[in-house]
Amino acid sequence: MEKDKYSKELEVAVRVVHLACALCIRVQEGLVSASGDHVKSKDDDSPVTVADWSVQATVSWLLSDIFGSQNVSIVAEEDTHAISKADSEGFLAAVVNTASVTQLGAPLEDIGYLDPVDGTLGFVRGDQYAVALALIEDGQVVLGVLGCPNYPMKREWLNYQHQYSQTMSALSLRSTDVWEKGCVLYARRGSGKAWVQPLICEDKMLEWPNYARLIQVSSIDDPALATLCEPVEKANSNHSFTAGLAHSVGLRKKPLHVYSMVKYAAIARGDAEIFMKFAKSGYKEKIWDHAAGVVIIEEAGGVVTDAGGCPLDFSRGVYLEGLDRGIIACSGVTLHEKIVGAVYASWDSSNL
Ligand SMILES: Nc1ncnc2c1ncn2[C@@H]1O[C@H](COP(=O)(O)OS(=O)(=O)O)[C@@H](OP(=O)(O)O)[C@H]1O
Ligand SMILES: [Mg+2]
Repeated sequence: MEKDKYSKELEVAVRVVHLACALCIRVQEGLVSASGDHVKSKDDDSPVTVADWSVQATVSWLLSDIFGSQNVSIVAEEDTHAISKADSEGFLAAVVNTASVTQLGAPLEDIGYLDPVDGTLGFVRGDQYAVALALIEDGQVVLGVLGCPNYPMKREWLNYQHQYSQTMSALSLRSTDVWEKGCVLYARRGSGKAWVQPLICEDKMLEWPNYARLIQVSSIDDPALATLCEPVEKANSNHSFTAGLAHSVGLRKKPLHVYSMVKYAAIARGDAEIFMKFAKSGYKEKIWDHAAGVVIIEEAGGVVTDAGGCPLDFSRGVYLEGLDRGIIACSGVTLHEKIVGAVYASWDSSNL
């Protein structure tokens, strides 16, 4: 890809994700301290909140405003029709009406894909979640931006599984260090570089590309030293199958259960070495749940494939069509080959 191609788009996307994160932080603080009907259920019974729709609307509106609505198409996760029916008045309706979201069925070239709040379960539980924005050109993810508002630069935070907000408030952290808050990761395909920035603080403007640091995957290739992260919910990924794989390749550490694409961020930042997801047979992975994370890991030096070792196919619509069994992301080829080999060795006896 030519050197500066998409540099303007990347800058805008990063700024927009910073804003979206600021919005999510406000909503999450409200959710954690209050009860009420802020959380609704989607058709598949997974939760959706005002943050999902507001981020979707804000991102779509900002991108159309900057690039012109003819030049930008956004396919976003949430079905705005659902909320129009459910909440025909007030703020939510206003949010929906301002969104210029192209829903499923849009043309597939040069499209921005948005997961406004990935890991909504983590979000409503006061834990990890991500805002994910990716640009796909001719079936290739060319830009990826991942906002991780609860993932500060210190790796230890990943370990406070399920208790992020409780731990934060118990410690009553009032640090002025920007790196103590969350982060935004981003990468452009072919640059060989991936970056992290601290989340902008309340009243500060983002001086592009202030504070950005290069990130790289971990150099650990000994399974005994490697850390695996996987989805929290057993319904989303088969924990006993991944435990068997982990055992057979010689992983020793307890796996980290982390909500959302923060798992991709952890691999790209070098805080963990392996991410695996084996959804139930019949579940079709959606591209916005992976696109941004894949390009960021790859540009940071890692490998992401399906369980057969093939690259994920972003060219066939909103689903990762043809995905072989599951997703495996690793910091390097040595670990990756071992895991893919272990899948081949154990699949037939796994009853999956
Ligand atoms: N049944 C099933 N199997 C596999 N995956 C599913 C399933 N249902 C939903 N999803 C998608 O998984 C996204 C959440 O993935 P996570 O890795 O965050 O899972 S977990 O909450 O940590 O268990 C989640 O993303 P969000 O809806 O953005 O939260 C879904 O797109
Ligand atoms: Mg998602």
